[in-house]
Amino acid sequence: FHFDSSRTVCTVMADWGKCLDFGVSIARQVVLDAFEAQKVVSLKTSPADLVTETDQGVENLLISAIKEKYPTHKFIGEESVAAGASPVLTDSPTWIIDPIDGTTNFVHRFPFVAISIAFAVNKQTEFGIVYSCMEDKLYRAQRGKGAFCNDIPLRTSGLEDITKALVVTEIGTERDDLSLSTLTSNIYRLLKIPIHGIRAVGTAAVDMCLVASAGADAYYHVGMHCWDIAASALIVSEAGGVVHDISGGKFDLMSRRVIAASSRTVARGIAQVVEAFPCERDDGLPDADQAIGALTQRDGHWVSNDFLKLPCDKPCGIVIESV
Ligand SMILES: O=P([O-])([O-])O[C@@H]1[C@H](O)[C@H](O)[C@@H](O)[C@H](O)[C@H]1O
Ligand SMILES: [Mg+2]
Ligand SMILES: [Mg+2]
Repeated sequence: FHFDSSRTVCTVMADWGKCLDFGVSIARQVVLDAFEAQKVVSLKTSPADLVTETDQGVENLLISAIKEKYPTHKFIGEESVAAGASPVLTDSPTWIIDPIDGTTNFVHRFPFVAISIAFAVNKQTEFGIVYSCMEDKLYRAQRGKGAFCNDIPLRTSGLEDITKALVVTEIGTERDDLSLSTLTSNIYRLLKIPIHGIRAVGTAAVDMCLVASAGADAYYHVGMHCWDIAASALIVSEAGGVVHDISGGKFDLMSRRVIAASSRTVARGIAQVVEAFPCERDDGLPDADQAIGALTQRDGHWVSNDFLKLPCDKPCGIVIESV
């Protein structure tokens, strides 16, 4: 059974203007009101993976507003998943939500935070919005209908020559040796190409929108989640860019690996020098780079990737502290 995607999408699109006005404007106000305030911060999967009550509040607000209108639709929301919901993407109409992308920025009042909402049917993203709250920029795209920022059409830079590229990436939340050494050696190898520069804004969604709006020529990252980039991946491709797996292969929303670029040539240039560290997929399926029996070097020793997939022995629960 497949949903009649065009009918579902048409219905949702007809209401989308209202949803946007309602859900996003309230969510925006909640984020802006809380931005300057002192936050109660909890940790999730690592000491650098933060969450606040505002993340949870905005997600609840968006989900309950959408549920009222579409009670049968499914949700993959960052904070619902953190609370135990399953992040498996099915063919059902599904809203993929990151209530605050850039929570570390939000906690530190570094002024780049976004709300990211994508809508997928039959596992295909039909439309997406990224609202960059402090900049008051609303990026949006609908499949086959182009990408816009505050209603102005977007085009990537179209750059082909990687030596002239400004590349965006993220530091992410992993703090183990293998992830950190891969991250820093990737940056080293890119700078040695040489490229013009590397930036990290602190929100994957905005990073990708910068590629869509020609403020940057490429973005790559391993370790972000589907809710960070579902909307912005569509925004990049609708703005004329390309979106690939970190290896240069086909992009897979649930794989936690991405290159978004102004052109195929720039994407290929990045894929040739960057490496991925093992990263458990959002849907829990086996990672392409973690075939059974494969080995990875960690802390100077070769260990089985099966071992790497075991739950960590460090505390992964929620710890409350104030910032
Ligand atoms: O947690 P969050 O602030 O929604 O999302 C994070 C941001 O996108 C950050 O830029 C990226 O480096 C992390 O991997 C994401 O988890
Ligand atoms: Mg995020
Ligand atoms: Mg978030």
